[in-house]
Amino acid sequence: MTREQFPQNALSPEDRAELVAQLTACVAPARVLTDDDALQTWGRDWTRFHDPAPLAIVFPKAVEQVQAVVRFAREHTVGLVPSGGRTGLSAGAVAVRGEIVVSFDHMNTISDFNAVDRTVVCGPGVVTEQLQQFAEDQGLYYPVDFASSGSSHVGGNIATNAGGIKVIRYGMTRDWVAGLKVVTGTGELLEFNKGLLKNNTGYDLQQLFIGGEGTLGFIVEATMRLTRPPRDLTVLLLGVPEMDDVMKVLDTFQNSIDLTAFEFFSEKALAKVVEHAGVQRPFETETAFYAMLEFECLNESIADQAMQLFEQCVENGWVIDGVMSQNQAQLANLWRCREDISETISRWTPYKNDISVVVSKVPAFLTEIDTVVSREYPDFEIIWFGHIGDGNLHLNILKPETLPREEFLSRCNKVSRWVFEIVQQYGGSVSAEHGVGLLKKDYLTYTRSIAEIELMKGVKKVFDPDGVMNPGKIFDL
Ligand SMILES: O=C(O)CC[C@@H](O)C(=O)O
Ligand SMILES: [Zn+2]
Repeated sequence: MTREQFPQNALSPEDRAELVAQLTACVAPARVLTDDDALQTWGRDWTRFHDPAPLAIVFPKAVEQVQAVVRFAREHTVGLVPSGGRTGLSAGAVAVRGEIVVSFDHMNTISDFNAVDRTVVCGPGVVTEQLQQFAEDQGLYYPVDFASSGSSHVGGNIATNAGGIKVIRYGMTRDWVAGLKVVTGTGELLEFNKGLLKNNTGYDLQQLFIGGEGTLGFIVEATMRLTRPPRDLTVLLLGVPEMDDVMKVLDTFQNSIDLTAFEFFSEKALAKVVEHAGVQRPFETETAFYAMLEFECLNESIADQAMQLFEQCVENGWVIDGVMSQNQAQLANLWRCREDISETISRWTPYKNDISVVVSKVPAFLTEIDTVVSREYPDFEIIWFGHIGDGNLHLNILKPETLPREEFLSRCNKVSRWVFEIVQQYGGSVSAEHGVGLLKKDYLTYTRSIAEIELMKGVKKVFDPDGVMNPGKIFDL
């Protein structure tokens, strides 16, 4: 038995009860739950390939309580799993072996807005939409956005460096973090960067915690940047018969107009949201793929330019139909075609790949991967969509209803190796924005070298010498 294995689920019921009683006393007055419903709810994220088995769920309200939980975990050799909005897709917030789940649901206040610096301080449990709304109320904008922004937490977004649909213009969550307070695996509270725009004073430790998946420490406060809101956002949705041509459309528009989004999805993806989410088909013509662009339509001349570019794409045979939003309601409806895909297909327990390459390599990369998956999964439905303007593709394989979960998973895992060999050849990433968690850790070497992984393990030991912080995520020690 190694320290990393944290065998709390092997304890006798009496010993578990005793441990929970000690935990409750230690974190008081924070709430502690151990009923089965709570363990199942807070013990997992949106992934469905692991059975949650946490010891207990703790709801700290203050930094000192988070520190108390960490000290308790060290003393009793229990793992800790951080839990935000639980919308993760790589099992980064799943507790599978008797860990204590630390839920940030009660640390959700927004404070200290500074209009000059355009910064605001958030508890880790602030919901993304709450921050977006706060920014809007101040006449500003928080630009990191995705379908799960109504549930996901700022702390989780930072811990996974969440991306979403506006990365092409605004970057990832990392770009919006001005300062962080974290509790490390020793229980120490560290404060990074303090909102500074310029701070060249050695290693930028804050960056290690952004995308660190809670393996070095837990985020207990974040200072977030805001910006000016975009004006007159307009969406153009285009029917593109050939995948290769999607990138030609991107080139054509990007050279003339600053885009706030460039997304794509397949007809199979659209058909699902039309049938199951009640989304209206954008136009009659069905094409194998759709490109979705968004831009600020600040004046008539930008609108005219967009129309000219659209016609140019039609003349070149890349696009055969399209629609441009004329108002906010149409904009929102068109976005649903893209944003509703992930939730709609979740009923088929999809096996997810979230892969990326540099934008110039997307067409060749996509063709190679599609050849492999079409050959290997003749009996499975394959759904393509994603942030193609960032080189980030979401490849979802849907589980046939009657196929047992384990069998489906093992077939997908086998094919994943071939997919990831292609990712490696192209110098791509096996997880562009969803993180590694439990789901992708066996594939880390396709993107990160052995030397890098060893260095990451070394960094983990510095901040979390006993390995209590989100054990078994990203890599095993
Ligand atoms: O479900 C997926 O594979 C992707 C989810 C999310 O990253 C999206 O882009 O909609
Ligand atoms: Zn995505």
